[in-house]
Amino acid sequence: MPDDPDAFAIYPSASGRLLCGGCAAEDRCRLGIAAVDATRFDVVCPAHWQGGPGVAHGGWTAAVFDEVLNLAALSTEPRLVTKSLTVSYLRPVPVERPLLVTAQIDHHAGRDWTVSARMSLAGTPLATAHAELRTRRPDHYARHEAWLASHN
Ligand SMILES: CCCCC/C=C\C/C=C\C/C=C\C/C=C\CCCC(=O)SCCNC(=O)CCNC(=O)[C@H](O)C(C)(C)COP(=O)(O)OP(=O)(O)OC[C@H]1O[C@@H](n2cnc3c(N)ncnc32)[C@H](O)[C@@H]1OP(=O)(O)O
Repeated sequence: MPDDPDAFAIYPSASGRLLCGGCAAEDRCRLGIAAVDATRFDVVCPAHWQGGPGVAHGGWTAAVFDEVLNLAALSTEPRLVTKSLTVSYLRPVPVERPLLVTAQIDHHAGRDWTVSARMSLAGTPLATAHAELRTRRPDHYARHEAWLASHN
């Protein structure tokens, strides 16, 4: 554990990707997300995320939305957490098929952000999402660790 957990920052990986802690060592997004730009993402659901026959687990879809909704705001604000995430599952999402996810910032004031996204296959929407993001306080992770220590 670093001395100051809030010194945590994301740097591009060896191949220039912005990856979360769980994927940085492998230099690939294990959810199957490839950024086209800040608001467009080429996504393929890996077969091991299958929930039903040939279709994605809904948790995979929610995780993809969490990721892209944060990435959409990341170039403006690198210190975000997700406060709420709402997903509408419109149609089953097939695994191993090329999907397009688009994301946008709908509103930003102070520490509060609202963002939305859409996942589609060949132009047909499969799922949509809305999220509230919040800019972390400077001591967010230190505060968390102090709270956790008080519950040992
Ligand atoms: C798991 C973290 C992952 C982070 C990944 C980061 C980078 C990834 C890197 C690169 C990849 C590229 C793009 C990014 C892609 C994905 C990012 C994923 C984003 C996430 O998926 S991020 C994880 C899920 N999302 C959370 O994990 C938030 C948990 N939610 C809170 O953190 C607070 O809720 C908050 C900040 C929303 C509002 O908090 P606030 O302070 O603004 O508002 P308020 O004062 O009303 O607090 C309300 C009550 O929460 C207590 N509280 C607040 N902060 C605390 C803290 N730090 N420690 C202990 N308690 C805390 C207060 O004490 C009070 O409690 P009480 O009511 O009992 O007094």
